[in-house]
Amino acid sequence: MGASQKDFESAVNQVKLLKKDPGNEVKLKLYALYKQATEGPCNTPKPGLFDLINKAKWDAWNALGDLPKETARQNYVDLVSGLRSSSDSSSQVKPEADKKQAGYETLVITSEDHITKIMLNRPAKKNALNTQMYQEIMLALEAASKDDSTITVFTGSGDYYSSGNDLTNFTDIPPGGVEEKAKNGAILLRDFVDCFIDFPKPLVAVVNGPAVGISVTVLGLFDLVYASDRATFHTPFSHLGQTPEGCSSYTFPKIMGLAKAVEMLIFGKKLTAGEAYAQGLVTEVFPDSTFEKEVWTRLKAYSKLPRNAMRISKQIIRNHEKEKLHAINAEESSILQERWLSDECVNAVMNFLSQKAKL
Ligand SMILES: CCCCC/C=C/CC(=O)SCCNC(=O)CCNC(=O)[C@H](O)C(C)(C)COP(=O)(O)OP(=O)(O)OC[C@H]1O[C@@H](n2cnc3c(N)ncnc32)[C@H](O)[C@@H]1OP(=O)(O)O
Repeated sequence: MGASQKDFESAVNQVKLLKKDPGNEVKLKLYALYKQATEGPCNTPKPGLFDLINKAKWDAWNALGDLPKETARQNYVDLVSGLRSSSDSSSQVKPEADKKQAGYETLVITSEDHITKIMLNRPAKKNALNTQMYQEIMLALEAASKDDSTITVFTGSGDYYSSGNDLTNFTDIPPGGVEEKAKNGAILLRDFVDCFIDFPKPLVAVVNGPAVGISVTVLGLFDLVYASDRATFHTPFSHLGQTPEGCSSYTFPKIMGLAKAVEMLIFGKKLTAGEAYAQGLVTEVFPDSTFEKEVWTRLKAYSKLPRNAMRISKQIIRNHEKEKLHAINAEESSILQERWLSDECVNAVMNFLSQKAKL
């Protein structure tokens, strides 16, 4: 016997109580099954190209064709039941409460041994940077610049360092339309990268796994980059109809030479940790089995060095290029503002959102 109307209504209520966000793909499935179960086959007009969210919803509903209402109702109930069991075994990192700084949802920030550690904490989304995470990182950098730590460290929770910009950032269109969205995105990007350019203390990346897009490009603004041998470095900008950011159009050719920078930034060549080390983007590579232990032992020793000497040395090394970097950041952000409105970019993002096409 199929699910009753009461089972269906109860499942609808349970969705609102899920502890873990099931992700866009599942949310689309739930939406489609709900519509099919309550209204039958999709017979509304197809939304326009730029109405990304409604178009994705419409596609999901329409894909169910003539599926009977009763089957859709049963499939909805089964899907929710599966989600409830996996939601109960959610595995986000929850470090000891006494060391953790409160007030951040997408980051876990701890301060210990004169080190402020900023951990990207959306492991279920491979630590993709959503708008909230960009904003929280800016706040965290501002706080770390003033706290009593000597060095600041970025790392990722789970198997990825970060999968780069969260592609669903492109779907939340404000009343001013896609132009306003692109303008706001360019302002956010510029402010975000400015925080890295201006950060006054030694900045360290502990790259625990694959890194993509903007999480790779800003590495050119870090002072040390330690990588697990599991890490990879990928900037697939052309594949996404986009162009370099994070000052990489300047820092990468400077770090690795024009030929290698072009291979990464234009042709999207993915580097292994060993290759990134050979090209000067990475300071040192460690075997994954001993990565955490070796890196943190090293960083704890560095963090005991005199605070002011380290800060002033960083200024001497970096300050003469700051103005140039700010200008490059402004230019890259403004070029991206236009790119985000291009068919090439819109199609690449829609392709990811609708089919979850992988890099
Ligand atoms: C203010 C705006 C500034 C903008 C600055 C511009 C920056 C440019 C860039 O950063 S370009 C890089 C953009 N990133 C990508 O294109 C990566 C897209 N993701 C993938 O290709 C794959 O997810 C993967 C290769 C990173 C990992 O594949 P895998 O099979 O191991 O895992 P899943 O695909 O199942 O991922 C698990 C869930 O995480 C979601 N997810 C992963 N990355 C992103 C992302 N970048 N944006 C949005 N969502 C992402 C993925 O969709 C899965 O979600 P689900 O569980 O709900 O299905």
